[in-house]
Amino acid sequence: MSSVPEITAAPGAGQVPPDAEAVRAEVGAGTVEPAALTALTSLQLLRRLDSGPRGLTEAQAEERLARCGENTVPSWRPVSWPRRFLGALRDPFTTVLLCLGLVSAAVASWGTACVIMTLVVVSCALRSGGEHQAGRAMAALQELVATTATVQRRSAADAPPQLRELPVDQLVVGDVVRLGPGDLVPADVRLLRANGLTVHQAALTGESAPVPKRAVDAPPGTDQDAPEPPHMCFQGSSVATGSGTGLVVATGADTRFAAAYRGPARRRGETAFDRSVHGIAWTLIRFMLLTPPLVLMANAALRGRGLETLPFAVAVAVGLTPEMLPVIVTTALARGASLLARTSGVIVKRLPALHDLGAIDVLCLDKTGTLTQDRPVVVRSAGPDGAPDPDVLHWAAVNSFWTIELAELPVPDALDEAVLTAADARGTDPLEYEGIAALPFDPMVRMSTAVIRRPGRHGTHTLVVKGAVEDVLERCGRLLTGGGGGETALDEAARERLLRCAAEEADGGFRLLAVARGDRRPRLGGYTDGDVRGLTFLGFVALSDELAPSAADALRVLTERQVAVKVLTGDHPGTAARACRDLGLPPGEVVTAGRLAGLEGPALAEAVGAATVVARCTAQDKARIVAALRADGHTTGFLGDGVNDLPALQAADVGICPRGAVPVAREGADVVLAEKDLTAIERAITAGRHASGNIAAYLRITLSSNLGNVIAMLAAGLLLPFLPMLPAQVLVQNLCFDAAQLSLAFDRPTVGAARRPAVLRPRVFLRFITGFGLINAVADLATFGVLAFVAHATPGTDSPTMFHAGWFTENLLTQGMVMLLLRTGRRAAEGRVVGPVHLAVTGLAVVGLLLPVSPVAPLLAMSAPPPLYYLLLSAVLTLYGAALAFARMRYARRESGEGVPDGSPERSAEHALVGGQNA
Ligand SMILES: Nc1ncnc2c1ncn2[C@@H]1O[C@H](COP(=O)(O)OP(=O)(O)OP(=O)(O)O)[C@@H](O)[C@H]1O
Repeated sequence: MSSVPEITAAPGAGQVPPDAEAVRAEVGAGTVEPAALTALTSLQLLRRLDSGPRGLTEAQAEERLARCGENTVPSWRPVSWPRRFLGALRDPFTTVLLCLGLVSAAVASWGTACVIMTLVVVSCALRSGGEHQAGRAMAALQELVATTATVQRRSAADAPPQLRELPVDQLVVGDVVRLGPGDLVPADVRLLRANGLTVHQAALTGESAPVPKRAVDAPPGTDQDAPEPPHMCFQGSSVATGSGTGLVVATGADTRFAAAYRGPARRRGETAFDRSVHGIAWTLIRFMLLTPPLVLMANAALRGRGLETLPFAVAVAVGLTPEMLPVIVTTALARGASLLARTSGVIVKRLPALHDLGAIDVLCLDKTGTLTQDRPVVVRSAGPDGAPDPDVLHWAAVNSFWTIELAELPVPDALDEAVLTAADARGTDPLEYEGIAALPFDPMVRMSTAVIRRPGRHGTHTLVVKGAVEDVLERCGRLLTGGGGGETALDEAARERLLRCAAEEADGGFRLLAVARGDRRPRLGGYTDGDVRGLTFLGFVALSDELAPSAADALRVLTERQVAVKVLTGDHPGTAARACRDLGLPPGEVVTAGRLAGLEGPALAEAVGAATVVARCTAQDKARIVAALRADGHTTGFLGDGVNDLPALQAADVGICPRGAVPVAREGADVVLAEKDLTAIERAITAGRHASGNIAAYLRITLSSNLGNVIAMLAAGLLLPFLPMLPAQVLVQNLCFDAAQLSLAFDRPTVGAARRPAVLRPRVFLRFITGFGLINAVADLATFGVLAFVAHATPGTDSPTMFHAGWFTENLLTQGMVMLLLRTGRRAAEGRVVGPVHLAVTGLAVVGLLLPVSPVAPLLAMSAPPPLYYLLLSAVLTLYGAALAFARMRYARRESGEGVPDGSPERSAEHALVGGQNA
C-alpha cells in the first residue's frame, strides 16, 4: 500500500481572486465548475471559494448555509404522506386487487368493483399512514446516531481556527474538514493535505479495494484529469486508512454522489425479509391469479355456466387476498423498533432489519471490544529470546507517538494509547527523535511504520515498525541478539521458534505486537509499504484486554436461542481461542483466514460452519465469510465497530454496530446498539422474533380462514342457485376481519416465541395453512348443512337472506376462534391478560351475532336465522374449536421433535411454522 508523507498546498502564484460578487454567486449556488476542482491549485481554489487554509468563520458558514441549504442528498429527504399513499398503490397485492377491480368494472359488476376499490383505499390509507408514522419515528431515532464531521472554523476573522464536530448536514462549500480512519467523506472534498490516506469508494465506482488519495498541486494535464482524481474525495466514500485535510467544494444535491444516486443507498441483495415475507406474498399472488380461471373452468364444466360467473370468480380471488399484510408488517416492525429503542437503546435504522434480526441463525462478531473490553494494558515486553526487555516497549512507543503525530489521527488506536501510557511510566521520551514520515496502521498489512531520525545520525532514517507477529517477521531479515545490540541473520529455525513463542503468549490470552527496526539512507520521495523490508526483529510487547463482563451470559443465551456464534477477528488465533474458552464458548477448530483463502461458496461455508473462530481476517475475509454463510441459506448477522468491519456489515442480512463505532460503520449498519454489549443484541433478536411471530400469526390466521372461505364459496357457488355472498357482505366481512387482525400487530408473544429463529418458509407455510384451511372449510360446509336443515325444518326461512346472515355469523365467529387458537400470543398458562386480540375477538363475536338481527340487516340483504340455527351452530363451533386445538397440538408436538428426527428438513420446517406458539 502506498503512502506519502504530508504534502502541503503550494501557493497559487499569479492567480487573481475573482471579485466578491462572483464568489458569492458561485458559492451561493453551491457549485464550482468541475474543471476548476482539478485545474486550480489548492490555494487558488481556496481563494475562489472565499475560504482559507484556516477555514471559514462561523458567520460566513451561517450565511452560506442559509443561501445554499443543508448538505443532504435530496432523495433522502422525508417522503410526504400523499407520496407514500401512491407508493402503497404499487404494492403487488394492491396491483392484483386493482386488476381484479378493473376486470369487474369491465363486465359491469359494479358491486364487486366498488368492494375491491374500498379494500384498496382502506389498506393503502392504513399502510401509508402507518409508514408515515414509522418513517417519522425512524427519522427521529436516526438523529440519535447521525454522523458528524470534524470541521475547522473560526469564531471571527482574526480568531484562531478551532476543530469541532458538526452534523454533516451543516457543512457548506468552503469549509475545511479533517478526515481520519472510519470517517465518512461528508461532502465532495479537494484534499489540501493527506497522509497514508486510502478511501473506499465502492458506492461510487463499485471498486471494492481502498483507493490511495493524495494532495496534488501540480498544474492540469497529469492524472488529476482522470475520472477519479487522486486529490478528490467524494461524498459516499469512506476513509480506510490514514488521514487528510480537505476543502469542501460541493454539498447536498451538487455532490457527485447525489448526481449518481438512484434508489437505496446500498443494495445487499435478497435479505431474509425478502426471502420470507416477499416470498410468501409472491406465492399467494400466483394463487390469486390462478383462481379466477379455475373457478370459471369448474363452473363451465360442472354447471355449464359461462362468463357470467366472472364476477364471482373475481370475488373468490379477492377472498384469498391478505390485503392487510403490508399494514401488519409495517405496524408490527415499527412498534417493535420503537419499543426496542425505548427499553434497550437499540436503534433499528431499516424496518425490515428487525424481522431479519429475528431470523438470524448465525451471528458473526469481532473479538476486540465485543468479547473483550478493548482497554488493552501492556503486561510485558520481551526480546527475541523471551527475556524481559524494556527497550522493545521503548521502540513500540516511538512508533505509536510518531504515527499518531505525523498522520494527524483524530482518534488514537487503543493499542497505541496503551503502549504510550506504559512507556511514559518508564520515562520514554519519543521527542528525543525527529519524526520524518508515517505509514499509519493498515488492517490489510497489519502493521504501522514511523520513519524517524535518531540524534547524531544525520545521514540515516530509521524505520520503526510494530504490528502482527507473522507480518512483521516476514519483513525481517535479522534478529537482535543479547542485550548488547548485536544482530544475527533470521533463519527459518529462528522464525519458527519466534512464531511458537508468540503462539504460547497468545494462548495465554495476550494480544501481541511485534516490534522491528531498520536503518535507511534518507530518501526524497515519500515512504511506501514497499520500503518496509529487511528489518531487524527487536521483540514482542504483550498486552492484556479484560473480557467484557456481560459477554459470557450473552453467549450462553444466544446458544440457547439457537444462534450459532462465529468470531471473525484480525487478531492471533491463540488470543481469540483463549477469549472464547474463558467465556464458555467452545472454540472448536480454530482456523486462520489464510487457510480459507482458496475456498469459495459452499466449501467456504462448510469450512466456517465447523469452526467457531476464524482468525487473522482482513475486512474482505470477514465479508467473504458472511456472504458464503448467507449463500448457504443462513440468516447472518454481523456485529463490528471498526473500519475493517464495513464490508462485512454490508454483506450481512443485518449489520449491527455499537453507537461508539467509527462513523462509517454506524452509517453502514442496520442496527445501532447503545453500547457494545452482547446482551443488547440478544434483546434485539428477541424483539425481532416477536415482531416476526406476530406477522406469521397474521398470515397463519388470515390465510387459513381465507382459504377455508374460498373452498366453501366454491362449493356453495356450485351447489346453490344464488350467490353465497353479496358484494356488500364481502365488504363488511372483510373490513371486520381487517380491523380485528390489526390487533395481531400489538399481540404480546409468548416466552417460547423467542426460542428459535423466526423464519417463514413459503412452501412449508403454505402446507400449514392448507391443513388449517381445510378444517375451516369443513366447518363452513357443516354450517351450510345446518342452514339447509334449519331451512327445511323451519317453514318460511329458506331464503338467501337467512343463508347470508347465517354464514356471516359463522364466518366472524370462526375467524375469532382461529385468532385465539393460532396466534403467537400469551397463553392462559402465562397469565390471564386481556390483550388487544381478546378485545378484537370480542368485537368480531358481537358484530357477527348482532348485525344479522339488527335494523341494518335488511340493508345488507340479511335476515335473522331462527334460534335452532344458533343451537346447531354452537355444536359446529365446538367441534371446530376442538379440531383446531387438536391440529395445533399435533403441530406443536411435531415442532418439539416427537417423531421427527433432529436436523431433518421437516423438523426445521415445523420450527418455521409454529415458531413460538409452544410456550
Ligand atoms: N495500532 C496498531 N499498530 C500496530 N499494529 C496493530 C495496531 N492495531 C492492531 N495491530 C496488530 O494487527 C493485528 C490485527 O488487528 P485488527 O485491528 O485487524 O484486529 P483486532 O482489533 O485485533 O481484532 P478484531 O477484528 O476482533 O477487532 C493485531 O493482532 C495487532 O497485532
